[in-house]
Amino acid sequence: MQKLTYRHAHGPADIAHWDTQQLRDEFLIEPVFTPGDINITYSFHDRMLVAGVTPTTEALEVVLDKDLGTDFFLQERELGVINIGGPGSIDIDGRVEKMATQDGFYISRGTRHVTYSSDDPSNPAKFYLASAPAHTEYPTTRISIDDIKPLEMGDGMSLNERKIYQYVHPNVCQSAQLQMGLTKLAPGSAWNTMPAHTHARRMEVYLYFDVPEDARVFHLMGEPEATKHLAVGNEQAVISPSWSIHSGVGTSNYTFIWSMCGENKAYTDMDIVQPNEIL
Ligand SMILES: O=C[C@H](O)[C@@H](O)CC(=O)C(=O)O
Ligand SMILES: [Zn+2]
Repeated sequence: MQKLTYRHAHGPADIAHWDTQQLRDEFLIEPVFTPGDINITYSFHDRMLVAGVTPTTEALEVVLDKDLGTDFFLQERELGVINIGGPGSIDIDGRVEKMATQDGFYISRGTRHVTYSSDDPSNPAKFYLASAPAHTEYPTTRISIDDIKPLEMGDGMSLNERKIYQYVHPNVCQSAQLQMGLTKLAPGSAWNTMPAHTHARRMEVYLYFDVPEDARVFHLMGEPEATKHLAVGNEQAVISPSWSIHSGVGTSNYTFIWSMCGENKAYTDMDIVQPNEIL
């Protein structure tokens, strides 16, 4: 079964008086992964679409046409995929490739059929998808975590030692507007994206995972001078509008996938917000 949910775009004035539940209803995405199913979220922030595909006994395919006003899902879109579950495989218009944990793919606009399978239904693959509108085609590219040289960021004394693996990034493959990667916090570190930042030129979606069952990540959002938080559990995602900071602190270390789209592909095009500027 495939479920499609739309999320409207909101401005900073909208959230000023929202209670916890309304904030969660509009910005938190959960569940992302349902065994045997596909959960799709279409955000009107830059039209980013994210999905969790969890095949068990049968292969699964995202099928979208009328919802996008096109004949098929990737007619006018590009796609990034990272598997965060058990081993599986992907079939991209007949090209079949194994997808070990944290293997990824950039998939070209114009691709007709992408199907996802798990090797073992009791330890399913969990394919996380991020897709943005694309004005042209770029080659489908396999992206293995072992081939990425991570950026080493932060330090243990500031509780933010982490490695940033850039998957869909100009160093690795071309894309029209999508950027995607994975950030792993070291044991003993808890803060991501600290100092925090905004980037008015693009939006972002976070998928938090490898969060222990009882742990929570307090995802910070809002304009720097008016922040709120979302308490996020394992394998839950958050929509981050371009006007919002996105940073978070966990009760343990964790990993997350970030996907971005918008005006440019300059990863460093961010406006840093120092801790003492946050209210
Ligand atoms: O715009 C960049 C994205 O927010 C993330 O790549 C930042 C991040 O993973 C981190 O600093 O921990
Ligand atoms: Zn960011």
